[in-house]
Amino acid sequence: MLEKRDFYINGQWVAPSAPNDFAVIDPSTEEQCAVISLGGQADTDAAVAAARIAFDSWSQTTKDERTALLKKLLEIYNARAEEMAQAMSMEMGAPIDLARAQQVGAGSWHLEGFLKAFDDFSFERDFTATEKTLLEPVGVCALITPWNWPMNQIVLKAVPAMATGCTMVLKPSEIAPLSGLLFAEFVHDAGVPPGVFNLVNGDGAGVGSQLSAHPDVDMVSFTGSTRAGIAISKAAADTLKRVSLELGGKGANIIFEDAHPKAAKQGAIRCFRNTGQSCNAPTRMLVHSSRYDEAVEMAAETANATRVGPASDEGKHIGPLVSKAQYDKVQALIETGMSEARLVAGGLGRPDGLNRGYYAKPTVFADVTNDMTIAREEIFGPVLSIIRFETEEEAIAIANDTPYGLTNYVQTEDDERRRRVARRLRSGMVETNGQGFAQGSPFGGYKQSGNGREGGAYGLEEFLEVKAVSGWAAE
Ligand SMILES: NC(=O)c1ccc[n+]([C@@H]2O[C@H](COP(=O)([O-])OP(=O)(O)OC[C@H]3O[C@@H](n4cnc5c(N)ncnc54)[C@H](O)[C@@H]3O)[C@@H](O)[C@H]2O)c1
Repeated sequence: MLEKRDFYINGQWVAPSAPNDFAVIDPSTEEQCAVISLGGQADTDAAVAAARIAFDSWSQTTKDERTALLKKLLEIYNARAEEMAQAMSMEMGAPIDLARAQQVGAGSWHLEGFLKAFDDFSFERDFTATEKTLLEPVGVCALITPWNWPMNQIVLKAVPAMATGCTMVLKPSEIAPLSGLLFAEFVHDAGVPPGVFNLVNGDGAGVGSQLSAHPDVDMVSFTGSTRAGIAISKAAADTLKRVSLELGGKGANIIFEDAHPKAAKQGAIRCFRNTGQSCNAPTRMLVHSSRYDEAVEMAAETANATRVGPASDEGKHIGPLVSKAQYDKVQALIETGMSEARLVAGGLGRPDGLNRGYYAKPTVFADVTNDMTIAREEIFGPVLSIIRFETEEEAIAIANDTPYGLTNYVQTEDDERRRRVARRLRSGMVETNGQGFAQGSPFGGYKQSGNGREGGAYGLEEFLEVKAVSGWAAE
């Protein structure tokens, strides 16, 4: 079992101020795989103080100096990719091939994307012939991240914070903390100066709340549930710190009559990816009545053909849910779904042959209406809800009838309709016809899916203040 009790503060691994062990559970086996510590106020204060002291000099470093360190970080990240894949696979149950290609891959993809955007980024812009606009680092940032795409989230925050000259305290999810600890080693080995990057493990009620309310923290960048996003915003209000939020979602995938023949299959696969534990999962499949029966059948077949198994197995199966709490929540929502809608695949309990580990059955509900609990709540498991529609207007109305607004999906061969519908969907992202987003594309939500944008140039701007200076040049 791994012993990872120390925190990374001011360039050193330090013991917590008071012992407070926390077990990390491997969701594939339900066995403890590591022990970490949950920090307290003294640890939070020490990390924030280190970041505050380091800010003076780090914020004055040049773009070239910071670029060189980030390139070094990318080199180390790539060289130690396998260790990172193993850590994430064990802590949150991503099957090892998915962990290598997508969980680790997302980190390097975003790091490269930031380096490209940073190359073109100007921190001093001419406003008029005599007036300059300066973009300056916001200060000490608290980075609070979830367990579902651990490295994706950490890179999307720590890298732009470093690039823009901010200093930071990262609090990774206590449920999946091993990848964050490894990332801290990479940052250290890249030669990032002491105090620029600090890591304190802890839970939401402890270190999470302490960082959110801390008078010496200038900004909180948070990814996680809408519930925690609201709590953080309230805790941050007394000090009026900037709060950037990436929260939950309940994405609609609109399949029109002229969609690709395999659109329902692709949609179901996408919903089940990462065991449904993605904020941008297309969990509501809206299908035109002319394709409805075929889509229900195809989605059910896809669910039945989706293999579920341990994260350490190679292959394209899906892994367990991350924790007992998540398993219980998903089971309860499947039970609710069975009382509301028509179950066409999956259902309660573990898949056959698996009696230990937090495995859920890939599940499909048909005849769902948008007022049902399973259409409104973010389930965060491999559960798909299929809703019938007749007209384009109706599809748009259903898609937008949710408190969330992260990613929606449109499937149609009609170019005009694709653009028209994309414009009317109230979400930060609209993916059409399975076309993936480009590197550095802005990631973020409308409504209760948050207010931040991550990745590329938009992601750099999140960490900057804007200063207007008159008389920069003589008239
Ligand atoms: N929009 C996005 O970019 C995005 C990406 C990934 C995950 N998510 C969302 O994350 C959620 C799943 O992650 P989770 O279960 O880890 O979420 P969570 O909100 O429970 O926890 C996320 C992080 O916040 C911390 N936290 C919890 N309560 C807190 C509080 N009151 N104050 C400060 N910190 C607190 C946790 O310790 C953890 O580090 C889902 O709702 C998912 O949609 C969103």
